[in-house]
Amino acid sequence: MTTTATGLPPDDPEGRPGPQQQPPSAPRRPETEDSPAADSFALDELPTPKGASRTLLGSLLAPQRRRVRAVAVLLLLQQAAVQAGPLLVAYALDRAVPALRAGDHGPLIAVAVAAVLCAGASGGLQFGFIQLSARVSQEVLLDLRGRIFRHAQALSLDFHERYTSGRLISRATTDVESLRELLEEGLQELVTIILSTVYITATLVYLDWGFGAAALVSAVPLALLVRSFRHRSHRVYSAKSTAMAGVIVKFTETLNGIRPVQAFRRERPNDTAFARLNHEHARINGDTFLEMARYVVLSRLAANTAVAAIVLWGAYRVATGGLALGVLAAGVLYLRRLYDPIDRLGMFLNAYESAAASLQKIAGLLARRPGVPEPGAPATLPAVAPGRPGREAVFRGVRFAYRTGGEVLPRFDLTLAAGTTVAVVGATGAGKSTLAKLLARFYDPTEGQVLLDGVDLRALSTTTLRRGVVMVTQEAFLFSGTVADNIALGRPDATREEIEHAAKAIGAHDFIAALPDGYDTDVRKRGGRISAGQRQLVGFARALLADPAVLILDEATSSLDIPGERAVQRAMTTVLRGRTALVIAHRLSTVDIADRVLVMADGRIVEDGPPAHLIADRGRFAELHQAWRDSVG
Ligand SMILES: Nc1ncnc2c1ncn2[C@@H]1O[C@H](COP(=O)(O)OP(=O)(O)OP(=O)(O)O)[C@@H](O)[C@H]1O
Repeated sequence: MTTTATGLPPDDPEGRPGPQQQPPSAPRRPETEDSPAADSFALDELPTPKGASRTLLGSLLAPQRRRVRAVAVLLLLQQAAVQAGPLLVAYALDRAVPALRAGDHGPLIAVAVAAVLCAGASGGLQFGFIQLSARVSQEVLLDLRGRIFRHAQALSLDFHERYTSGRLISRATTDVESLRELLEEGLQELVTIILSTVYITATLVYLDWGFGAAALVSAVPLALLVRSFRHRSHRVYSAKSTAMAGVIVKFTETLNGIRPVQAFRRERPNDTAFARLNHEHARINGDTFLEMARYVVLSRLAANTAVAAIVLWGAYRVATGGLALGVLAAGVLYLRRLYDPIDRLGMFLNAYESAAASLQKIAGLLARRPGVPEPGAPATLPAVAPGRPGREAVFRGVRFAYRTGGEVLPRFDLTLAAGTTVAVVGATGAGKSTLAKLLARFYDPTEGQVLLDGVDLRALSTTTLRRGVVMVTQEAFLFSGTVADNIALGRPDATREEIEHAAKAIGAHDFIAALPDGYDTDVRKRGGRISAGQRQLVGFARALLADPAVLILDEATSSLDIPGERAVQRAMTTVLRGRTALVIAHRLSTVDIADRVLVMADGRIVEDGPPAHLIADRGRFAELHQAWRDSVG
């Protein structure tokens, strides 16, 4: 059983104006699954504000500014050392060799020493560069993953139900990974390519104006090729990121639901569906290679043609005495180096487009604003008078519609007096959980207010709200860790005595003490397995320890054996005592201990009163009560 402290700020996607800013006369148009925004979830293309990727990257790199500058300087120097090679060859051929012929060894020795120094410097600088750039990229990725995790926790249930955990995992893993590739390998490539191109072109111009100009002209077709490649690969990489997310979504969905999957023999259909997604991913991956191959072939063709033409022209000039042989040799070496990085440029562009597509998806996710935002200036709750149990909760003129459906709760008013236990009953889909979720502020009402002791829930800080209202939901979820950790979730600063005290009050102490390591038993390890009823008791102990003024309880529907049922019943009576409680009741015994019962049908409260009165009135509740009695025998 999960005790969920409320006040976690769920999101409101698409930057929709909050309900509080909407005029009451303009109810929000409910969004259907066919609407464009719903499609954006299905297509994994959340709307991303213009320039959001760049802003995100800027904000990630900003704290690393100094290191980024140092990385740039190291690269600059390293490139200078690398590119000095051909210049030394030209010097050796045109100066050192003639000097040697004349009996002067000096220039040749100088060339040899310079070559050794350049090689050493280049290696050392490369080492420093790799170390520093790896540190920058690790810091950036650490920050980004943390941001994704924190943001995902802050977004609403509504968002998570539509986006799914699979896509979030994909964002935090494969998409972050593609950014890592860009930062660690791609950027080094780019800077090296740019620097070497600048160095080489400048050296060519210095060696011979004609060579320089020819190299510049030959860059035009290459630039056009690069442009077209970028355009095409951007499309392919965006599709690849979506396809990868699709694979992960199917994977997590199946494994999260492994029990129904095996119970209903869904393995085969799942295999088929997974194979289709897997193939789709493989096909798109193939497209990325195809784009790369197309680029490499065309760019090499263009480069080789240019080199051949320039060499022919240079040879003619040497023959006619217009150019020194050493200059031609150095020129050809430089030209080869100029075109060499073209393949590497393709790889960089691949890494860049892959990272850009991923970054855009991450930026789209981070751009979602929490729909249940923290107030700018939080209000405080009035102090509880001594002896007064719980707080009063009021729904004032509340209406509610989920984003993906019609109106679920038509306008209503409801007051839950402090210290009373109110049971909510009704057919499935009547709106009981929705009512509870509004009180827990998982969602804000479309219209109207939910007040706690007269203060709008929207005005309360997360901490205050969490302390004030706690919801214990049906699903029996225990987090990894010990039993004690799981109970202390309701109040992390609780001492071991307080934890045990809560467990004893709930009647959970005996079974916990009987576990292999007692309160220190890891719930995920062998021997730590505990039954459904015991999980509920842990959930109650959690709530009791949190001691909220208002407790919302979604009673588990799963039936327990009679002793288990009694134990849960006793625990519930303990945890409800002395606070305001809203219980979604599925059991007769729960309704019997309630001070008041609300009967819901189609989102409306159709009967409201003490259970005895409702039975006497012979309405819906009386029928339901009779049916329960009959079933209990
Ligand atoms: N996240 C959601 N998005 C859209 N519609 C929803 C969502 N959750 C519930 N609904 C719809 O709201 C209506 C009320 O649902 P709710 O869960 O409040 O009913 P309930 O009375 O608690 O049912 P149950 O007893 O089966 O839990 C239903 O028609 C349901 O389809």
